[in-house]
Amino acid sequence: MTPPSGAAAAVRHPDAPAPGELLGSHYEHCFGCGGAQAHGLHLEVRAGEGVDVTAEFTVRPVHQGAPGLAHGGVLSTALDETMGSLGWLMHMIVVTGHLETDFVRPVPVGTVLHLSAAVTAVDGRKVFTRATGRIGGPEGPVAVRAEALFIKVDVEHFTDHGRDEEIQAAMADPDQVRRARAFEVNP
Ligand SMILES: CCCCCCCCCCCCCC(=O)SCCNC(=O)CCNC(=O)[C@H](O)C(C)(C)COP(=O)(O)OP(=O)(O)OC[C@H]1O[C@@H](n2cnc3c(N)ncnc32)[C@H](O)[C@@H]1OP(=O)(O)O
Repeated sequence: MTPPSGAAAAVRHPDAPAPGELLGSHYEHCFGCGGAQAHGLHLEVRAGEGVDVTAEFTVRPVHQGAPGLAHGGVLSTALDETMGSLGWLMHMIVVTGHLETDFVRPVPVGTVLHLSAAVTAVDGRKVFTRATGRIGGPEGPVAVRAEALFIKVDVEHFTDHGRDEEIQAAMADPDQVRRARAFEVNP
């Protein structure tokens, strides 16, 4: 997960959401950020000053692994979604290629996980990212941390591979199409 020596610093797109602004869900049925997913994480991600974001995730009983504790895969998903949303600040659509998670402390049900993520480097289509999840407040102890490699893709990644009925529904939704195409109009 070490970026190559020729990798560049991430560049914030001039039309990126202002610092503090909510990014909004990229797809209402996304398990990470979609409002239409009853058991989803309902992450609300906020733009930072640079190519960085913050988010909060409240662990609910539907997210348990062991009794009273968050499932590790769910925590990885929260980190993944938070890091994936960094693409919006660069006007790139990215998907996860590789994700590594350290589980440092158990996370009880009812906890608010305070997430932060940033891009560490960009090398062509490869976007290197890092994230932490803290408990007890935004400055509390780290409970989970991750590094991930995201790969830039085009809208065709989804239209070529996604199940037809969901793709048709997404393409029929003008807001969804506008969001996806914004990245192609303003590359
Ligand atoms: C309607 C539209 C709505 C849009 C909504 C927005 C949705 C956002 C969703 C966000 C949801 C949240 C997030 C989610 O959950 S995203 C969902 C989970 N992720 C996926 O489903 C991705 C599945 N994988 C793929 O589709 C392909 O493998 C991709 C596209 C990733 C690359 O295949 P592609 O054929 O395109 O490219 P390439 O193979 O030439 O690779 C390119 C470079 O990358 C390097 N590399 C690749 N993989 C790895 C790896 N594992 N470790 C290390 N390196 C890796 C590779 O060596 C090469 O490097 P270099 O040789 O150039 O140096």
